[in-house]
Amino acid sequence: MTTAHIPVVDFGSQFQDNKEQLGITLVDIFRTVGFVYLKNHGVPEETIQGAFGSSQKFFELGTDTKKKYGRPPGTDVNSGYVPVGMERLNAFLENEHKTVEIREAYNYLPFDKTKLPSEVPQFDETLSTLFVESTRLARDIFECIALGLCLEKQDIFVSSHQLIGQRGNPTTLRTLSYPPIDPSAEDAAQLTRCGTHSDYGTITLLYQDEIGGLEVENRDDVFLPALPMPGTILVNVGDLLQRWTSDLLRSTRHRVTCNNMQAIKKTRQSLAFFVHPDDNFTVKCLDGSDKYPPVSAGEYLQDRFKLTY
Ligand SMILES: O=C(O)CCC(=O)C(=O)O
Ligand SMILES: [Fe+2]
Repeated sequence: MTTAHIPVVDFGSQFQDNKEQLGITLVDIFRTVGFVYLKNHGVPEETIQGAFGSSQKFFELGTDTKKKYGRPPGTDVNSGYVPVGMERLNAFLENEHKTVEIREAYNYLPFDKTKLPSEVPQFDETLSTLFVESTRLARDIFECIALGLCLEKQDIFVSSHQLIGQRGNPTTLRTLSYPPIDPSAEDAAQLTRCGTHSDYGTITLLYQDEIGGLEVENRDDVFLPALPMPGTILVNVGDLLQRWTSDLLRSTRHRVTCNNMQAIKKTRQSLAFFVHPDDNFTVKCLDGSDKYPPVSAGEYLQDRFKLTY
């Protein structure tokens, strides 16, 4: 198994020394592959492990306890616990319509203090620390991409994501847990961990544990493993950034499979930081074309959520 189809980029040293070249490299990768591993990203390992640790404590609580902190179905409020079977990322793919996604999640938005699990006292602090670090990295990535795209308005990405972490911006740190699956169970063939999809927002930062199972589609429509690589963060382009760049940058499809019989017997955890522009920002094609009509970032996301939940 190889992960060679997804390049690894040393973020830290280049961000200091040659931001422009780093931007050109990232844009080139986002145009072709859509995914990149970043090393020397500056997010402390203990911050990442802290968030994984308190997430694990949360997911180990009983279902009834977790449901006290549930994401209310059918509302605009995205924060809270999402039990197994509540969402379908692959709802519209013909050949996947019979699969069930065995995944639970907690959507963390730092300004909503109403659904914090009191059973895990360190939950808020550990997730909030990772949220802040991820925000810093996302802004640095945006600065580079704007340079790499030679945009006239160099601050457009940073200034359109000003409210990350506050009301008015839906950027979410989503902690995910994939419960073990018994490969010999009668319904095992109908189960998956995460159906084929692309992400909705501008970019996603993904922290994975060591279990594996993530697959990313290449240019020949073949899904290849995106193995966990210690010390790196996987970053990918979402649908809204693809639309904003008139399809120059690629929002690549991905999934988490049950193909590895050993891996699915174990719980898998990941942390996905889904970055979105401020709700009231209007996304217009950056090349001045009318390939896609202008859309309010907030309305765009609400429309996507309606299809998922
Ligand atoms: O768990 C993972 O590794 C990926 C999850 C994912 O792609 C998503 O939630 O959008
Ligand atoms: Fe995803």
